[in-house]
Amino acid sequence: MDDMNDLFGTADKRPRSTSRPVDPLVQAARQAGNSASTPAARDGAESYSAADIEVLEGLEPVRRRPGMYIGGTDAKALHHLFAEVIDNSMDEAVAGHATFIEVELSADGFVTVTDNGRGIPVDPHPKFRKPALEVIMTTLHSGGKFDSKVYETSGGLHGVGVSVVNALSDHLEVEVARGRQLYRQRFSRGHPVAGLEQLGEIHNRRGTKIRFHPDEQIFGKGATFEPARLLRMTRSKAYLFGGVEIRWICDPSLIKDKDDTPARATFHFPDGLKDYLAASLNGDFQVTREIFSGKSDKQGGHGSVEWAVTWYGGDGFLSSYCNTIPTGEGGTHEAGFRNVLTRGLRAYADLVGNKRASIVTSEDVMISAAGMLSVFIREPEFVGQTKDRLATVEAVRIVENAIRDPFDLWLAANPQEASKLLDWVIARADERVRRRQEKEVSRKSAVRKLRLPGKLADCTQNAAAGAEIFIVEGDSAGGSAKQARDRASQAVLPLRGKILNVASAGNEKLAANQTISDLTQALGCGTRSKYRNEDLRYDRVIIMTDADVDGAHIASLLITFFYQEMPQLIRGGHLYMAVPPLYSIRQGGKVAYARDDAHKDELLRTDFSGRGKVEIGRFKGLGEMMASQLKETTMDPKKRTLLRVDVLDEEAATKNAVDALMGTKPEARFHFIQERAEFAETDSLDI
Ligand SMILES: Nc1ncnc2c1ncn2[C@@H]1O[C@H](COP(=O)(O)OP(=O)(O)OP(=O)(O)O)[C@@H](O)[C@H]1O
Repeated sequence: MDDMNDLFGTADKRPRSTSRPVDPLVQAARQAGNSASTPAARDGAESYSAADIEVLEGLEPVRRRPGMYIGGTDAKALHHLFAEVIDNSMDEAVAGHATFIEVELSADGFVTVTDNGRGIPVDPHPKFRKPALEVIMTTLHSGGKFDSKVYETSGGLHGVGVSVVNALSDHLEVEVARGRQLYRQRFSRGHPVAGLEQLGEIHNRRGTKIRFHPDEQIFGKGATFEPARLLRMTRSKAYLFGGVEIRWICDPSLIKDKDDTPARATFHFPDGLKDYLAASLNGDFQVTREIFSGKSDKQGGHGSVEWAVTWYGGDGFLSSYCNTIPTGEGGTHEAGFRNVLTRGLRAYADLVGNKRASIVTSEDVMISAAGMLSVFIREPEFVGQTKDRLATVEAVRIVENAIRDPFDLWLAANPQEASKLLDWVIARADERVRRRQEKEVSRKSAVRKLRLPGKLADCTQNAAAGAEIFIVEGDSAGGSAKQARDRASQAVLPLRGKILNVASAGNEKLAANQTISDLTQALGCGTRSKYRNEDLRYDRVIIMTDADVDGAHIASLLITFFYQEMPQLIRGGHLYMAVPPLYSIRQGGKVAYARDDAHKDELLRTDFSGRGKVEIGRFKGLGEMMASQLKETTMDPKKRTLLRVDVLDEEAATKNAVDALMGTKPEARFHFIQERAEFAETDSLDI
């Protein structure tokens, strides 16, 4: 009964004097001062009310949660303040309004960045009725870069950077020279110390000067800028944009004994990234005599790309930038770079008849590549305010299109150098394969103990190297494939009906699905975080489905399965699609196979244009083909065509493609496969 009292009694004891029903919210508020014996007090609800909900105004959120804006309060975050300020000056330079930037680190720990750009506007803001400068410095999300009217390609995007610096500085002073007048305003911890001052006429100066000192309350006592780190950041900006000269000044008292940071220096690099790369390799061994480099004409304009890459004896690295912002975690532009170099080398190998390059993956190309890449893109999308990773999907194609032809030309113009490079990269691929084989041998006995699905017709060889598994649609196709295969190296796994759509199935459904469990068991490599490449039992996993809409759908479901459950398998270059023919064409003793209508028409025009009756047969499915036909057209490594499935290393691009594959309309899925298959014929298939 006590319990019942607890539940209802308190309410009953409340005075019933009110004549009108009381709004429960109002009542709750009135009760807020009641004794701890109320039920609300016991579950803690009483102490949590509207009064606890804070709305942080102005720059307060930045001071309360600096990590959200600059990634923390450590040394990296501290130096990020400087990046925000110099990035604004670089944006002025790239937009063609500034040619000169000066960075000064003084003994008192202040950093000053001066440019000769247009100067931050100082006229009254039409809405806020304060000078624009003050609005910019004290309001989050205020800026001139939300569209591309004032700046075409800018590193600034969010209108947040310099106001964050202001919030986190105990002193910050801005001077603007504009329209022959000099203005100044001072701030402390995000608040104006005084209004905008007009200091009088000035004739020999224009632009913006920002001088600031990081707040020790935020960054801790004694937190200061490191001269060497600041110098590196400054110098790299000059490499990234040949149209700017940057002067560096550092108080000598800050330079430690062994530090070779100069007290003064001037940086101007019209040859940009190539110079940078050559300087950072410092005479290290390089595979080719020349660095492969180039840049598009209108540097700084939307879609312009600059790059420099060489292959050398050390560990590979790729330093990338978008609109002069360093993208330390890579992104879409890097994905385009890897793709275009890998494809270019493979295409060159085809051209010169080097068959060994077919095993080369982007990992083999990049593992010893030293590269620099800089792109300029209108309204780029980054992940987070510190902009470490570029997410603009379009950047993949921008980079590929800019570099494809120059790379082909570079290889073709230096055949000796190109073949040295090809041999070098193939040697990296061989090393990778050898490493894998060594692991393979050591786990051979473990493999024997594996439980394999009953439907699998396994190959006889144990080692994964050179082994293939064909995943086929239905038992009848499975039957033909078993007859057509090479038993030593080719395994066949027939799937019953359509595979589950993993993109929409829950984990439980996935675990219970027989087809999926057969597949996972046969491959042996595990899924998701349990995936182990060394346990993969085959080198090539080949999806072989009918050349029709249903087949395309099954293939797309399978690719989605691999993409979701074993993305590493795709990245490692193990997933392929077989290309079975749709038509047979006969004329007398001559037989040819066409993969689609266009191919059939082309063959009829070219190879079967002579006299004699032409018979055209259409295969209804793989199961209908004779084993010898299936072998000759689709399975025999010497005669077949395979499409390798590639993942663009960029998540967003891949997700889009998977969405296209898995869209609700079957026509859309089919369309995608057909379209890409055409393209991929000489290349690889991007999903
Ligand atoms: N040196 C400068 N010269 C001219 N205008 C400037 C300069 N620095 C800042 N501005 C102006 O102030 C605005 C706000 O700068 P802020 O650094 O806060 O954001 P942003 O650069 O627009 O974007 P992000 O938050 O991504 O850095 C800029 O958009 C620009 O219009």
